[in-house]
Amino acid sequence: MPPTGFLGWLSGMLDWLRSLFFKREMELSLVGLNKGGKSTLVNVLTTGQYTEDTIPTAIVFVVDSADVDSVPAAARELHALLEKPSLKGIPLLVLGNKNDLKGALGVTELSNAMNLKSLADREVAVYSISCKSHNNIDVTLQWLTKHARA
Ligand SMILES: Nc1nc2c(ncn2[C@@H]2O[C@H](COP(=O)(O)OP(=O)(O)OP(=O)(O)O)[C@@H](O)[C@H]2O)c(=O)[nH]1
Repeated sequence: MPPTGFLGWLSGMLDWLRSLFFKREMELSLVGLNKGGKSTLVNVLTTGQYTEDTIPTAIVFVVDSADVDSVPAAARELHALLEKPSLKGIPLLVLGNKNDLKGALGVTELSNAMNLKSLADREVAVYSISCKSHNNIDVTLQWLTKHARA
């Protein structure tokens, strides 16, 4: 049942403000230390729902596959990230972006360079994509849709 009285008025006001917000376009960097409430804020701003814990459904790790020298650092960051207990078992999609550029690593090369075979107990997928030429954006969207909450 929708709230009535003052709460109803407040809820209507927030819906109206939210609709104004979504009429605009912006690039927003939301920063803050761990556990400050960034994910919760995004939920409240976008859906109006407060959720106690935001459990991630999928991790997407983007790598510049044409910048071969940066791949070992990317691999280290990824493996360190996956150590976090809160990310245990969460499916992982590694995207080797910029495959429109000469010398970009393919899926097998990227998987090897990032030691993805060593990742156990989670679903791992790797796609070679290009945001620029829209290559494999369709399969990326399919993967995201498959792993989104209903
Ligand atoms: N050739 C090519 N360039 C791309 C592609 N995707 C992104 N770029 C370029 O790579 C640069 C970095 O892209 P961003 O989207 O800003 O990367 P980011 O990860 O958000 O970077 P930070 O804000 O520094 O964390 C930009 O100049 C993009 O235009 C691609 O598929 N191919």
